[in-house]
Amino acid sequence: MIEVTAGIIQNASKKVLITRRKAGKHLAGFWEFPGGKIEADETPEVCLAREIMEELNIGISVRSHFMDSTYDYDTKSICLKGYLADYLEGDIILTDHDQYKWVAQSELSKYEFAPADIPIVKKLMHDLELPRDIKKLKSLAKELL
Ligand SMILES: Nc1nc2c([nH]c(=O)n2[C@H]2C[C@H](O)[C@@H](COP(=O)(O)OP(=O)(O)OP(=O)(O)O)O2)c(=O)[nH]1
Ligand SMILES: [Mg+2]
Repeated sequence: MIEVTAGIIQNASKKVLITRRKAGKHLAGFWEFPGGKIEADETPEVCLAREIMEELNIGISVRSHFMDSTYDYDTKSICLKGYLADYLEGDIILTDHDQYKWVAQSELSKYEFAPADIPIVKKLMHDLELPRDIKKLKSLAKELL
């Protein structure tokens, strides 16, 4: 099982950074949360900050673990470790990707993500709906009282 970190990186306006894997790479053309393989003796947090600087030239601050998603591809199994992070500094320079986008969390489902990312995208969209559900419950409770 290959352990891979993936950053759900948010900017000041709460948009999330997604990147498209370039031609020649495994899963070329699919969108992903940028990151990469964890090296020996490296924590996921250190790995993610290193990968994001190497691949995108930007500084981030890793906030917290979001969720893991395991997936068996034909040639390998990966454990994708999703972490929430904040964008800090730098202009994006692409090396492993041919496109990047800052998107609202509610728009994530419009993009074709790598299969291992789908559960993470689903959870992000679901979490977004929670506050609305709570509002609905509150107004229902008021009606009943
Ligand atoms: N970084 C990243 N990789 C993902 C995601 N979803 C997904 O299936 N993968 C797969 C693609 C690769 O087969 C595997 C490793 O990711 P990677 O290619 O970014 O690894 P890396 O940066 O260390 O790159 P390399 O040295 O292998 O070229 O994980 C994702 O959201 N982010
Ligand atoms: Mg990578």
